[in-house]
Amino acid sequence: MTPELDSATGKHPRRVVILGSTGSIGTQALDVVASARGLRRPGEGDAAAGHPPLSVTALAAGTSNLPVLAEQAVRERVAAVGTSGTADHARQLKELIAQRASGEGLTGFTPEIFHGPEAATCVAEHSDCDVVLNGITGSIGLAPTLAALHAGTPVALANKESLIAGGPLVKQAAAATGLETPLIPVDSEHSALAQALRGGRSSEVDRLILTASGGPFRGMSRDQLTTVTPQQALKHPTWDMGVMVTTNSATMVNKALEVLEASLLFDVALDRIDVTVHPQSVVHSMVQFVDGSTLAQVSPPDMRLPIALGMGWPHRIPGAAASCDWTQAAHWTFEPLDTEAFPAIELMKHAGTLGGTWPAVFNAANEQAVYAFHRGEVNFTTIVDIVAVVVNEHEGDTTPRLEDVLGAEGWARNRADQFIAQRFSAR
Ligand SMILES: NC(=O)C1=CN([C@@H]2O[C@H](COP(=O)(O)OP(=O)(O)OC[C@H]3O[C@@H](n4cnc5c(N)ncnc54)[C@H](OP(=O)(O)O)[C@@H]3O)[C@@H](O)[C@H]2O)C=CC1
Ligand SMILES: CC(=O)[C@@H](O)[C@H](O)COP(=O)(O)O
Ligand SMILES: [Mn+2]
Repeated sequence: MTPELDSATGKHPRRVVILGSTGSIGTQALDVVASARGLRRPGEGDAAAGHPPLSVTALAAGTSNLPVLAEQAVRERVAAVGTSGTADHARQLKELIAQRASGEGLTGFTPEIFHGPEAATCVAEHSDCDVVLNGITGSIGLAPTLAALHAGTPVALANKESLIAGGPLVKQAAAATGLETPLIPVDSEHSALAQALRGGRSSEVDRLILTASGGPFRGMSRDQLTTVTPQQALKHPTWDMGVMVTTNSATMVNKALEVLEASLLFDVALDRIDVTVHPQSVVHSMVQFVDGSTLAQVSPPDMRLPIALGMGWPHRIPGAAASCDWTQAAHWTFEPLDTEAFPAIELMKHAGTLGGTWPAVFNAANEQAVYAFHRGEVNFTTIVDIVAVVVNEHEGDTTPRLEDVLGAEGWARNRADQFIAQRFSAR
């Protein structure tokens, strides 16, 4: 179906599908869409700025926030909505949408509703859209990423786990689209790198430098880390994000995933990617070039900027986020990472060098360990210990098909769960 021309700009709106719409990335994406709408004045605004307006055609989420999902669906008048839940969840969602629509005096609004574990994949595959924003947490996001790419749709990728679990498969599917930019990074560091690399600078790259905030436990020794609590782990110093990515920031697993994500997205070998700790989270990452020059992307920590660029790529959306205030004094610091207290990045470089199913196993073991930490079953440092055991025991496959990746993940989750159960019963 061809989208209607936007009355303000005379252009076709960029049709966006948002997966994980009720989460931190998803709700901020919807904020960006709403404020881009508010920015436009008839006959100017978006058109004058040279970017198309955004419209949301479909949404998908889990089951934890069905009233929010229903409210989003009605507000955006989407054609389809997915929930990963049961037929019962789908009935609840339908009812909530009907109530909301009738409250707004909207008649005959009945978006298609998908449900079940494949719902987000169906939404990604079947929606008429120009870009799929994947803001699902965890490697469960892999299938929807592949589905969008197989349908020839570019993916604005926040779900870094898609690339970690299915690296070569995602890259193959991306290449097969024939699109110039089939994968648009939304992760702040990778968006920064993509911005610094715009204009065909790839051949001049010497190293990529990812910044890490250091998380809430920056400066602590491994000994001190053994007693930190889940509540402390969720107090990120600079970003307000979902539970998994916030915990991963605290262990540095987030940065470990991001190092491999950068290697895959930009075709730079793992040994040419460095991490520097930058507690202010204003410099989002840097590219060092062969002549000694370094380009950084700098902005206050606000995910709406990379989300907006992801949805609008290659166009910037005016007013997506605030810029730095250069009239105020500021200082930015950089310090080396304490690899003894935070061994996750070295471990990922090992798993990433092995390639194949090893990174998927790393991520799956980590997901199980993070859930166990939040249930109070293992302590903080055990999270990365579990990942190390599982990665080291893995007898992997270097050229996996999707079913091999899923099989390896299943094995890793079971092995991590066994380890967790042993640790828990030994206490
Ligand atoms: N938050 C951030 O600032 C950043 C996040 N990222 C990455 O973005 C991704 C999302 O993170 P974040 O937004 O923080 O996570 P949240 O936990 O806040 O949100 C996760 C979203 O995924 C939905 N979801 C869960 N399971 C399914 C499923 N099976 N099918 C469809 N949707 C599902 C949730 O729905 P429900 O509400 O129903 O549970 C929710 O909408 C992660 O990969 C993260 O690493 C990267 C950089 C920054
Ligand atoms: C905002 C974002 O991109 C997160 O992935 C962020 O990087 C987390 O901060 P850390 O640098 O603490 O991991
Ligand atoms: Mn990041």
